[in-house]
Amino acid sequence: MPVTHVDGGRVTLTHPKGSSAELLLYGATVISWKSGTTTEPQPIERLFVSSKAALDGSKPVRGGIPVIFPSFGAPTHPEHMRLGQHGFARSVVWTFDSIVMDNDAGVSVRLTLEPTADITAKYDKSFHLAYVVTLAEHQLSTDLHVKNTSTSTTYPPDNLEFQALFHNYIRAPANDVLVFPLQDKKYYDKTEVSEEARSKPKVETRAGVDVRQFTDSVYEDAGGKYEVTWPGGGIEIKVRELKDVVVWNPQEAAGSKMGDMEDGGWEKYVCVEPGYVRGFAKIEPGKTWIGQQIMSVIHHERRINQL
Ligand SMILES: O=P(O)(O)OC[C@H]1O[C@@H](O)[C@H](O)[C@@H](O)[C@@H]1O
Repeated sequence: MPVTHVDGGRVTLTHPKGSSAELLLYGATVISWKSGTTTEPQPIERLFVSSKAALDGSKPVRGGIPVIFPSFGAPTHPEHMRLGQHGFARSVVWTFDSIVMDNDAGVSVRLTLEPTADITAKYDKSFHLAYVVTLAEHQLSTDLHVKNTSTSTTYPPDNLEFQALFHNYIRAPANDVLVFPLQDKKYYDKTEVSEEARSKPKVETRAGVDVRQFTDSVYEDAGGKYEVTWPGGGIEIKVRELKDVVVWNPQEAAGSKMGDMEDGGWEKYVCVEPGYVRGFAKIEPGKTWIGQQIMSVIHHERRINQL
């Protein structure tokens, strides 16, 4: 069975060519993606999940691919003020909807989320989310469909204004990682201590961005195609409608203070998180927005001049 929906709230995708993925209904969080490459076909884990992560639905998963909606970081939009850090989508149970595709091209499932009483108590907008996760031989795609289900005909329209992001914890030797191509992009440095410094844009000077120091950078209008490389491997990420990208690694400075981070965990991953997080995406009643990422295993280490 290429798609297995386990009663314990887990969905497993298995591709005929050997790759696999596993997700929790809790937070629609992908917690495993195993894939080989054309030259090394043995599937290996591509995502990092802390050994101290809670996988029982008691708190967001420290690792994998949490889905961030409708706000990123501490809320800033007036409609999001009762929400916690990174919104609610990563910490509620989604519904298994359907198997979208099940063949050699891809194995794909769809989860959905609609307002519940708990959500509405903190966030009273009308919405419908669908999350489609598709596994191919060397690829994992995630698509978030956000629909504004408001039937209001008032003017001004009852728009849905939100942020969305895929919080990818990419398994990698963090101290050897470089992220391309972010040179000359504007970014906001969340490691700065003052609000004034955090809200003042910087310009990236590095050809390849490393995370050897505590890094928490929000690149605005970042280009939509990224490579995360390290000696011997890498992941390419292509996106649609996700104009920004966050590069985050806490290193020991911040990582050792996280209760659910395993000791030294920050050396095993880099978060490269495509999202719409500077400003707000806006959709009118009845309309749908789709944010997508396609992550592919790079067969050989590549560098910016080969992009
Ligand atoms: O601890 P959380 O809520 O999962 O967030 C982890 C990190 O997520 C990143 O996306 C943010 O830019 C960081 O500021 C934050 O620390």
